[in-house]
Amino acid sequence: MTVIAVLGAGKIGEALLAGLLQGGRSAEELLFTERHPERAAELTERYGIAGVEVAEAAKRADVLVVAVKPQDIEPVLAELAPLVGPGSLVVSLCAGLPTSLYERRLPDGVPVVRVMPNTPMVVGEAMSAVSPGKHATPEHVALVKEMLATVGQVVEVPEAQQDAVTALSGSGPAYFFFLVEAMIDAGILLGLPRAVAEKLIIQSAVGAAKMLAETDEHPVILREAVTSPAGTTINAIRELEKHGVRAALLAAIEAARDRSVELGKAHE
Ligand SMILES: NC(=O)C1=CN([C@@H]2O[C@H](COP(=O)(O)OP(=O)(O)OC[C@H]3O[C@@H](n4cnc5c(N)ncnc54)[C@H](O)[C@@H]3O)[C@@H](O)[C@H]2O)C=CC1
Ligand SMILES: O=C(O)[C@@H]1CCC=N1
Repeated sequence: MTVIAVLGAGKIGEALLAGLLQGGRSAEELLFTERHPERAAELTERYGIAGVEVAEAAKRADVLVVAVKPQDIEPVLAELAPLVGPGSLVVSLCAGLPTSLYERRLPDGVPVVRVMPNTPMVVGEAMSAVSPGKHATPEHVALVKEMLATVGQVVEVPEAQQDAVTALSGSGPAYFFFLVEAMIDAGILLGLPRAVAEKLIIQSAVGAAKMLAETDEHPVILREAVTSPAGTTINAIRELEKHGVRAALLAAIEAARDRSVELGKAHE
């Protein structure tokens, strides 16, 4: 039995715990720490998972998953430092924070694996990218991949690519939600009832995502199949191009990458 403790059970910490439960792990194999007692009580009631102090998490868990905001990392590392050693395994889900930060703050030899997951973890559809730090062995990486595979898909990337990954798949669900929200608004503009607009757009998003995942076709081919000569879709595409939506996405994702780099630099 591999015991996993999530340090900081906010949005992504909860998504991981919920996903691991849904993926078949029992509540006894999971622990969390949380600085807000009412949040801890809420999670224990919802999932039956014990909220513990960091010292107990470090003693009982095989894997310590750090899921606090990057801005809150320093006190967590200070608390962890006297509790961990080369036999521990620390997994960071924090945007921007390099494994070298953990390696500097924790005792020599503590293995660290950096992961960028995303919230679809909660429904077993996460996209996670893992990168080992300098003390992490292939066995550590395999253990982390196995853990994440129960909540979605996993790739391994060089750590230098993690800021780009964060901007693409870490933040990616937010871009799709934003798009869906805007498309539902368009339905309202055209006079549809909100509930109808929501159903039309959400099912269109699910269907399009399934086609992308399952047909092996390039997105351009799939889009062309919807875009009839002198039809409706091409009129919409012309407006999207006129308003620079493609350039906006490139600039937006570049800005997210830059912010990830900046979050890491704050702890140099
Ligand atoms: N929300 C998302 O979609 C994703 C978030 N991440 C990363 O996950 C981390 C957490 O993000 P969110 O879950 O969105 O933030 P959040 O603010 O919802 O969760 C952080 C939690 O940590 C707790 N916390 C803070 N300091 C603590 C301490 N010393 N001991 C115990 N608990 C403590 C807070 O009370 C809070 O519940 C961030 O580093 C973020 O970059 C990564 C991928 C996706
Ligand atoms: O917005 C953020 O900073 C976090 C990291 C990736 C997704 N959410």
